[in-house]
Amino acid sequence: MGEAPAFVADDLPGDYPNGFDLKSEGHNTVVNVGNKTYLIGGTDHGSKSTIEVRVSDKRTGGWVTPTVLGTRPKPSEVISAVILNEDRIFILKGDSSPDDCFWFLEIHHEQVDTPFVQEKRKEFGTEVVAWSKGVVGDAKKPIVISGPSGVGKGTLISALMKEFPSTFGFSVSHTTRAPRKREQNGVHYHFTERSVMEEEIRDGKFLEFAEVHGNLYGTSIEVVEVVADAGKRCILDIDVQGARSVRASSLEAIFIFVCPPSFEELEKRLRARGTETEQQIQKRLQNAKAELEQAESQGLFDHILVNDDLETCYASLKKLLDLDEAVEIINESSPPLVDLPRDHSVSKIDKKILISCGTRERASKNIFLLDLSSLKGGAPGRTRGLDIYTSDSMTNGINEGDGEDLHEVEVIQEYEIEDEGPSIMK
Ligand SMILES: Nc1nc2c(ncn2[C@@H]2O[C@H](COP(=O)(O)OP(=O)(O)O)[C@@H](O)[C@H]2O)c(=O)[nH]1
Ligand SMILES: Nc1ncnc2c1ncn2[C@@H]1O[C@H](COP(=O)(O)OP(=O)(O)O)[C@@H](O)[C@H]1O
Repeated sequence: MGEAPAFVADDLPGDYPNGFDLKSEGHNTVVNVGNKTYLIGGTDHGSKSTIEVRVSDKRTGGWVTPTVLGTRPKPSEVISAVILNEDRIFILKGDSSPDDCFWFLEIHHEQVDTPFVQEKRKEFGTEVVAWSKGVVGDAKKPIVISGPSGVGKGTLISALMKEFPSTFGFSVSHTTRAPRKREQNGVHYHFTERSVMEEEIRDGKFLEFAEVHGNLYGTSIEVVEVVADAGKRCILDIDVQGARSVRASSLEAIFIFVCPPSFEELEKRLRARGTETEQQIQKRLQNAKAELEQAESQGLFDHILVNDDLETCYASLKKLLDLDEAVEIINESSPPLVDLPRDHSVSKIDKKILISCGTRERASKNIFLLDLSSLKGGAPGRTRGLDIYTSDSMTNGINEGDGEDLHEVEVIQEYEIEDEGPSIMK
């Protein structure tokens, strides 16, 4: 499908500053997509802490407040919007911190929905939009570790985290089970009321969840994203049902199943740990049989590790993660960040966005080029894979060999200079 005609308009004529008969405090931007108009920004719903979204269908008129999912951006004095295709609007917030200036709003359109918006629209039966924060650079592939209770998953994960604290981060799951003696809330699990967790699942906040040994367990999207935001590789300790759900999700991960050397040894370890009642042990052993059978399902796990001797198993784990010879290297270099000023203008060509800083009258030499051609993920998590080139990096030849980008920058600059009024992007 071709690119949707798009415009960015900050100052349309009308009764209110947004150009419509719609009261909305604060700065907002209006975007037309097909038959719909989106008003993004402003706050008139009592909530001063997040950006509001309102939708109007030109065929029926009137404004509706859609169901808004995902992490929402904080309001900003300056908001620009660019339509990427008919299911996604790119939002730039001026005067925001470098990790908070790029956002994506996934919307519903007759022909195109992102899978998440489509699923939630069916579930809620209303207009649905979903936010995701744009992040420069990619995340490292998470590692999913499954295996029966008592096989040694926790022991192996602790060893990995201890030896490589800057490389790995643990995905702290939510659970409705009661904490064990030495377990801390927020460290081992987020211990949660069932009703609260069920509501959050309905709101689309979980990457996966499952009923395990009579309790509800789940991985929240935010928990995995926060580990990746810190530049770490996320480790998930989840059951086989959870692994299956993650496999079916858009999250690309490595899947490892840990097996006991024998069923008797598994029972011995579970009893020796001394954290469960006899009844709970019986339930876990019963479930272990099913998990061991399911582990052999075609295409579910990438690696199966037998945890007989702990040291040998740990060495094999490190080997398959390419860590066997490794001394932890702390990578201090991070991608360039943008301090997007209040005054800026935005243009789009194909999948590249050019941001020129300064006003039209007083353009500064500061230019950023954002390449959106390798986006990954999306609402309700992060949209990763933004590539950023600053005017410094372009003139210093950091992107040497990337002549195509530089050529396009020149074209966009001409376009920007010639253009007056609301920028019309094709
Ligand atoms: N699907 C899913 N399973 C989880 C999650 N967190 C933990 N589990 C699994 O739940 C099961 C029970 O975990 P836990 O109560 O800590 O007992 P343990 O495995 O015997 O230490 C294990 O198989 C875990 O891998 C989660 O977020 N999602
Ligand atoms: N290879 C091993 N040999 C003997 N005991 C082990 C081994 N690996 C783990 N254990 C012990 O087995 C028990 C269960 O391990 P744990 O890591 O809690 O399992 P899980 O997280 O899979 O439920 C713990 O007491 C742990 O010290």
